[in-house]
Amino acid sequence: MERPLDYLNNCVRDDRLIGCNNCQFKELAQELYLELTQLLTYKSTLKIILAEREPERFLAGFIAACAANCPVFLCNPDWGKQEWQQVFDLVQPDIVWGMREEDAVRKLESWRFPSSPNFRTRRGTRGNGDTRKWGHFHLPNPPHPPHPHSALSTQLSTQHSALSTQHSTQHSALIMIPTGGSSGQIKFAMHTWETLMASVRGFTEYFQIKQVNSFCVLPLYHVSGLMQFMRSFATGGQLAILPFKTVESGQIYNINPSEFFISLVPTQLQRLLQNPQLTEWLTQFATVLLGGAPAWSELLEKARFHSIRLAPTYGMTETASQIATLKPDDFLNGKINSGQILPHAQIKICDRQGEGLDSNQTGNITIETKSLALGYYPHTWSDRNYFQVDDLGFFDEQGYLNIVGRSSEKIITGGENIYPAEIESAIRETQMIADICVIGVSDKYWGQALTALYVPKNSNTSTLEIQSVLKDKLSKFKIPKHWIPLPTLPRNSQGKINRQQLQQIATEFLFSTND
Ligand SMILES: O=C(O)CCC(=O)c1ccccc1C(=O)O
Repeated sequence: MERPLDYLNNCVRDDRLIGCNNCQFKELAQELYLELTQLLTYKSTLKIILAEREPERFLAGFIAACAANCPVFLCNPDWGKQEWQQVFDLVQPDIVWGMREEDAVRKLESWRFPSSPNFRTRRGTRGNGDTRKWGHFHLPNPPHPPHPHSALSTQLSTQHSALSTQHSTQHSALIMIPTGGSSGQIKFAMHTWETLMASVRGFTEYFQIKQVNSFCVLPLYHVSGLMQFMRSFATGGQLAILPFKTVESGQIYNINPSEFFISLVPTQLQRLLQNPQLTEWLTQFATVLLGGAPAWSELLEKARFHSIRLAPTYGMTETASQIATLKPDDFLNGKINSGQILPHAQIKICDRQGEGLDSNQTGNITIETKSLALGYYPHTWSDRNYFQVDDLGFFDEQGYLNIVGRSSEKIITGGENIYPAEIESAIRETQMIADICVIGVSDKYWGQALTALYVPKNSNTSTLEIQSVLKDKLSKFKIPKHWIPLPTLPRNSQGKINRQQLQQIATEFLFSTND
């Protein structure tokens, strides 16, 4: 039983979504599904933008779209004007779920949606006509007028009884997951129900569990949040959903954390570890998955000190989340790396010529996985057997994956290769900064000059002090030449840093101070 609506119809337990109205979720999913099948009689495909804030509406829309085989684009309701414009231009949706009709119309008109200057919105086909409540609209009008109401309702009721027998064919609905927001350009990795399910199966086999209960504090439109839903939904487990801010304020559900997984990005873990009660709460979880951005050793050591059952992961939107994970027992026993490869994936480490490397030799990471996306919308990759990523890493003798850094972030200074992660980690360990990013700025003498952009912990911390602490830890050429204090560093909601923006800030700063 691997089809979206089957799961929904056959789910006997009504407490699967904690903090959500389960009945409303089911009803809404079926209602939206019927609405889609109805509209599909007028148009062969319907592209759906899903930007719902409420988890049950988001998930209902997601399931309905998958069940009706409609391409669905997961979107962040908080994107700014530039991002929305880019997304509307790329997608040219038929349906938008989650934006209030008036807002969407106002936004689109004011941005002069180029592909459809005269577009109009239309009320949905819900019987009560109350689309604002559901926040959805269709564009443009279907080519034929809708059936008279009586005919429509008979058709709906026949379809309703056939819900679980319909769509016995393989599900190929495209699920578009956004990625790459940190440098401005949004891309959608094209997944299918099958690629996401391959990731779920890899996960359950790796952790040797039948049911996955997840506590989700990450956005559902992001792969890290969506996959928590998929793992729970597909295995009949429970899913608790709460915004991270609510958890941080100490309002948490009364669940038994020892039966749950929770996924966090490093900045979230850092914040929870600043609060003794929440740290204690976190120690009770069966597994705390950590991913989304590189973690630093000080943070990992702090988590280990508090006996948090951490599982650092390696994966990306394109692979439908983690493909390598360090198990909590290994983590607590002192290992710091990305662990073993999940059974649905394989990783090869190659040199620049593409030759495979032995253990302990660092090279480029190539991924082969059943959970690989088909491409970036609207293009498919010609060869899905290999996915070359920007990361460099090696396997140790035990076959555990170690990520060294990003190939494109490599800095060459005075002929030496440096990866920012190592320097950033050493600077964090001084405990004199609140945040740090190291980049290379072009320099006549060094080729690239190592530059630290940092948020001071105290206003009286001097960079000389930091540098003198670093002298005992790093070789001279690894100590940044330039130090630029900033009030905050540009990070996205996943904690990923916008290096491009920092590059610009650094260039302007160094130029203006004539350093
Ligand atoms: O960086 C990405 O895009 C994927 C990150 C991700 O999925 C994730 C993020 C935090 C915790 C767990 C996971 C995971 O792989 O399940």
